[in-house]
Order: sequence, then C-alpha cells, then structure tokens
Amino acid sequence: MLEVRDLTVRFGGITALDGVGFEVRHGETVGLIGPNGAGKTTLFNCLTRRYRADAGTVRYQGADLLAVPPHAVAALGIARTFQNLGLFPRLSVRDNVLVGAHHHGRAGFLSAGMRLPGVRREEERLRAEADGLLRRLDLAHVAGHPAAGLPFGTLKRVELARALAARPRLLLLDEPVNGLNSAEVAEFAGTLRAVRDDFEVTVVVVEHHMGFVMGTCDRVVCLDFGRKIAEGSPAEVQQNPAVVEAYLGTPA
Ligand SMILES: Nc1ncnc2c1ncn2[C@@H]1O[C@H](COP(=O)(O)OP(=O)(O)OP(=O)(O)O)[C@@H](O)[C@H]1O
Repeated sequence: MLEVRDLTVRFGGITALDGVGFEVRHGETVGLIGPNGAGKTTLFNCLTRRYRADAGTVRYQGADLLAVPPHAVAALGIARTFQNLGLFPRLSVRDNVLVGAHHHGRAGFLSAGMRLPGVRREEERLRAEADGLLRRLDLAHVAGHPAAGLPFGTLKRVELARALAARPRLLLLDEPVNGLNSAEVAEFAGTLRAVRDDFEVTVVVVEHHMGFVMGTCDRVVCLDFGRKIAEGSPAEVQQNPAVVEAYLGTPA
C-alpha cells in the first residue's frame, strides 16, 4: 500500500530524514518508534505533503504520492491524527468529526451558500455518518459538547473519530496514547483494534508507549537521527541492540 524509498528531508543544517525506506502492506499496523527528534513526525508530514522531500520517493497504492498536492491527500484515502490534537476547541464534538468528512461533500460554494435542497440532503447524510462514528467510539453522549473542557482521553477518541470520518484507507496516528493513563491506553488499544478491522484501514502509528506498540503493531520501524536503525516484529525490534542503545535503554 505504501512504499517509502530513500526519503530525505533537510531543514537548513539538520537532516530530519536521511534515506529512510520501508513498506506497509494493506491491512497491516506498523509502528514507528524512536527517540525525540528522530524524524517520525517529519515522516508523517511528508506523507501528508505538509513537508517537501529533498530526495526519495513515496508510492501510495502505486501512485507517486510526492506529486500529489497537499489538498488532494485526504481524497486519496490518507487521514492523520496530530500529536497535540487537531481539534477546534469551540466546535462541538460532532462538528469536529464533520470537519473530517468535508472532502466527501460535493456541494460547491454557491449551492452551499444558497442552501439548495441537495446541499441539505448531503449535510444530513454526512451528519448521520458522523453520528454513527460517534456511537461506535462511545462519544454519542458528548456529541453536542464543545471540544474544549472534555477530558484528554475523550479528546483522543474524538481525534480518531475525526480521522475516520474521512473514510481513510491509510490512517496515520501521531502519538495517540500520549498523556493517557494505563486504563485509557488499554481502552484505546482495544478501540483501535476493533475499528481497524471494521473500517479495513491500514495503520501507521508513531508512539513512545512500548506496551501499546507491542499490543497493536504487526511490525515496527525504529528511527534514530533520521535514519532507520531497525525493522521487524515488535519482539525482534524490542530486543535489537541498536534500538536498546538508542532508544529503549537497559533496565537499571
Ligand atoms: N519545520 C521544521 N523546521 C526546522 N526543523 C524541523 C522542523 N520540523 C522538524 N524539525 C527538526 O527535524 C528533526 C526531527 O523532528 P521530528 O519532529 O520529526 O521528530 P520526532 O521523531 O517526531 O520527535 P518527537 O518524538 O519528539 O515527536 C528535529 O531535529 C526537529 O527539530
């Protein structure tokens, strides 16, 4: 589904990604781990075309992803969540989720402004879909609540619902369980496993929480200083000496 080859991104004197390559097969969940500053978020920003690659190629479902304009990425079936949440605090949970579905709306600027009947029907359809997602992620009781003021664990689920509203085939999750307590991490892992199967999404997840990575990922790629230093099953990567040295450390 995704084929990253020799991907390089530089910011002035910093090489954030240095010839990184890996593949993601349809239906897999791949974990991306590594110390702070390793280049994980930069990689996501390349895949969503927020950052320009200096070298390398990315093929998504056979097409050259790096030739796709940023605004067309969602329509290709790629959705992401953000480390620090990409929600609008004053909008209701439902409206935040509807934002995720915006590219499914076919109404143009003029017809939407005139509130033509077709536009209203389309809005109702998208709203019904959003409500289905809210029920699926146990968020129906907060659908009308502004995002601001909700517990962090709830907001992480809203963020997931917003990404799923885009009906993605490839879901990029940036530290989805960062800041959650252990019960919330376990709950989020269960939700992710279930929606991954229901929605048939392929997942790439950046996460520091190794328990979560071990429990949800089929394969793990480890970056350090912009380079891939290991790739394999979660158990293999966890025992890899380079990963232990650069990232995991040894028990005291
Ligand atoms: N827009 C930018 N301008 C300049 N430097 C950047 C930019 N984005 C990232 N970097 C640099 O690129 C390197 C990789 O950063 P990145 O955020 O991708 O790491 P990360 O692995 O996601 O780290 P973390 O686990 O802390 O989120 C860092 O040295 C960072 O300072």
